[in-house]
Amino acid sequence: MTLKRKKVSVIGAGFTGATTAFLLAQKELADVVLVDIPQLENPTKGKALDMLEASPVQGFDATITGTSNYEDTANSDIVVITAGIARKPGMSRDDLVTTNQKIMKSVTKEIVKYSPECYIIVLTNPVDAMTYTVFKESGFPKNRVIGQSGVLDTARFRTFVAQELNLSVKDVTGFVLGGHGDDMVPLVRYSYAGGIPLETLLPKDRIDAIVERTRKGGGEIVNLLGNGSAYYAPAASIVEMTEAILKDQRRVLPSIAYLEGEYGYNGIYLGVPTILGAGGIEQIIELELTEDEKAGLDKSAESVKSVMSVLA
Ligand SMILES: NC(=O)C1=CN([C@@H]2O[C@H](COP(=O)(O)OP(=O)(O)OC[C@H]3O[C@@H](n4cnc5c(N)ncnc54)[C@H](O)[C@@H]3O)[C@@H](O)[C@H]2O)C=CC1
Ligand SMILES: O=C([O-])CC(=O)C(=O)O
Repeated sequence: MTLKRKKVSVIGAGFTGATTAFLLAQKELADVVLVDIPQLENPTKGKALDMLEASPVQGFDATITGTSNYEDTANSDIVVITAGIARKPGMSRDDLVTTNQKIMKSVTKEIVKYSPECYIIVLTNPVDAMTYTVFKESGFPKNRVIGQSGVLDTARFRTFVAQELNLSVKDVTGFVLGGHGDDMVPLVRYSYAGGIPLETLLPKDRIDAIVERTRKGGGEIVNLLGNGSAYYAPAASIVEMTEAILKDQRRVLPSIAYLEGEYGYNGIYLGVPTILGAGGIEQIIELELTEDEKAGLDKSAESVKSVMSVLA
């Protein structure tokens, strides 16, 4: 019997792509192929080789290949898209739409050509609209085209709650829904520390401050970095989603999913709770929302639709 290792290709070898590749290999989740544009082929090969040379020290068995040739991505189980431009201070994620849509279209063609059966996870911003673009361009079924925002946004929320309560992050859960913008909807009612509802542990003004900081979490890092956006927590979030699919874990994680009637929306990609397993998005979970929560989600969905309206 020959057991074959899984293969994950990461398109875009910048900050998020390289960090994702390294984490995937360190966790021995798959052999990794890191792809960037031909002009950056040598630096991409160099990053991949550098990571590979960490493997004896860290003790992981996984190959990491740098390339600009999509033939090397053939038969990937999962392809992660991080290619494109990132924002700088003073910009919104939506300012990236025109440039990144073109990049999504071109990379998706190559992905589909060489890995027609793969699952695609999109990170590139504005991620809700970019996931929609990849879905349309790929012609893949909706369960195989997934966007990442909610795992990251929820991780930020959990970090801030754990800091505030001086508790382990492991015991703090939460759920951030909606588009990956300042209108995202952290669902406080579904947030717990050690199973205890957050609303009984913190006063409303502290919770409100955490919700606001979560909404602006990406911008906080952009302003601190000065010349790019977050990559450690985004990469960790991609890896959690990838692992759920590769290991058929059926994790309950927020994903950007294509909605056909769920939560009252049709024909858009939006962050919602999902079950992630070997079938990609195996189910969308419809939570009961209060009027206020639904109004928040409606506002967020409107923001996503307005970005989608400029898609070519
Ligand atoms: N959804 C989310 O939660 C998050 C999304 N992002 C987004 O991810 C994207 C990437 O961010 P970073 O890695 O920090 O940017 P980066 O600038 O460090 O890397 C982007 C890479 O994409 C490459 N690229 C550009 N066009 C390409 C093409 N046609 N084919 C292959 N590679 C191509 C560039 O050469 C560059 O190496 C940005 O759009 C950013 O806004 C970043 C963090 C979180
Ligand atoms: O803020 C950005 O531009 C990058 C991103 O999506 C995040 O870190 O949440």
